[in-house]
Amino acid sequence: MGPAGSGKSTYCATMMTHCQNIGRSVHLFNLDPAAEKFEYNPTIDIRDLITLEDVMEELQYGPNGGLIYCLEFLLNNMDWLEDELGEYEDDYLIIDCPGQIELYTHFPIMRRICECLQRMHFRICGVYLLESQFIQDNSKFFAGVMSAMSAMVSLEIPHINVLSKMDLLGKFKKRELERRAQIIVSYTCILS
Ligand SMILES: Nc1nc2c(ncn2[C@@H]2O[C@H](COP(=O)(O)OP(=O)(O)OP(=O)(O)O)[C@@H](O)[C@H]2O)c(=O)[nH]1
Repeated sequence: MGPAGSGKSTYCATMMTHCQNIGRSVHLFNLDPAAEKFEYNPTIDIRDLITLEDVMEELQYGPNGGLIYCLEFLLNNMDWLEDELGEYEDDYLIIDCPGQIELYTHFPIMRRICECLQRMHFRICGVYLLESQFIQDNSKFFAGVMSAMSAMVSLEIPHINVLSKMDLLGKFKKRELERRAQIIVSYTCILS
């Protein structure tokens, strides 16, 4: 999870490579009906069920309303997902989620998808990506921390925050960020 462009697909691809290197049986599940390309082809893909492009064209929805429609459509067709997941119930799944933050913080959609997966006996862990460059600015730092916490509280699953794009920071900025990261950890611990 994480805002648009925070590095979710890159993180998923890196984790796929890592898991394959250490011999884990792992698959990519694309949950973004608007996704265009992937480094690894997804084994399970919501676009096989519904695409944002079709919804926008046929129902005249905008991109945000269209995305909500697609995920609600998935929730109403969970037997499709159950069939798709059937073969992989003993494997690791990495789920690449859409970047619209309101899906985690405002609407119960992602929570309901998590609950469905839990009913299928999957054990879920949320990974929330925050772009390290964004949180150097005070207001963006608090906005990022709050959105990560909001996702954690609303999904009620084990939650890990990851700062992405650290390679773009210089030495001084990295040190400053470490100090701020401590604050994120403290807030997260207080709330959990
Ligand atoms: N330098 C650097 N660039 C990165 C890193 N992770 C991702 N990027 C770049 O950031 C851009 C966005 O990365 P994505 O992985 O597509 O981000 P995303 O969160 O999946 O984006 P959406 O699907 O649009 O929400 C791409 O150009 C990546 O190459 C990183 O760790 N370092």
